[in-house]
Amino acid sequence: MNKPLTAVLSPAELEDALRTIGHERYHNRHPFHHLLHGGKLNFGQVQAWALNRYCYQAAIPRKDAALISRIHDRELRREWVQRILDHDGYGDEEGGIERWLVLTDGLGLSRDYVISRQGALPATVFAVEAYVDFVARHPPVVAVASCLTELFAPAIHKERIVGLLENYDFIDDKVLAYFRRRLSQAPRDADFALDYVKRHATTLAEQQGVLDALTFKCNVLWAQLDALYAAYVAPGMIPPGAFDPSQPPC
Ligand SMILES: O=C(O)c1cc(C(=O)O)c2c(n1)C(=O)C(=O)c1cc(C(=O)O)[nH]c1-2
Repeated sequence: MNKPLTAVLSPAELEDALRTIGHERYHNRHPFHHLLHGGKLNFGQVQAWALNRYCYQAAIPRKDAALISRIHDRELRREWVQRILDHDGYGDEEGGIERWLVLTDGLGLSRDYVISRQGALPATVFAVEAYVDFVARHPPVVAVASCLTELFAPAIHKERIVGLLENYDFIDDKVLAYFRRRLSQAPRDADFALDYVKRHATTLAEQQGVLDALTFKCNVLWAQLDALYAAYVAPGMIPPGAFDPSQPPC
């Protein structure tokens, strides 16, 4: 975790400290992402990434619902509920989870198999459920801060769109709709959350809590990629029951 704070930070100093954590720990630095974006993975490895990442997508609206259940401020709930709608969809808006399934469809994975999470790595499930649990157990300002990894997401989404399109003949623009949509949603969400955290984390304990929340969240993302790397790159240790590209279930 982070070094203990010794004095209360100004809002600008708090933002700097948060950005430093992201700079040092965000998963854009992970070797698995370098392989993915650089075109160094094969079809089965990209399938494994999309299949496991579905678990993260599916957990996001659940963690946002958990957060909303802790919020007494009606204005904040009104703002936050948009995130659930963005992922689950509403009316004619299909939502982010559906757009993610368009990606896994394009990679030849059956929807039932993806949604069942049966082929997910154990560590993926542990990591994403730890995120839901973290948000359910911490005070709202700390829970809000855990989404601040999104400050750094637009850059990685842009890199991913370009990298996947350029490097893999099995990827086309249609299956990347998820990331294109996030290019406008993530900055809106991250700016709101950053402003909220800067205004509401005013004590030493609250500021320590939000810094630790961002570190925790970077670890949630990093651990998922460590697990993918160990199972599908090296040493290639696929856990029992997890998706095996050499024996596709569908
Ligand atoms: O592709 C990525 O690297 C990435 C990272 C993150 C993130 O930083 O947590 C999110 C997303 N994508 C994303 O698409 C998304 O909807 C999202 C929601 C959240 C959150 O914590 O509420 N993070 C992320």
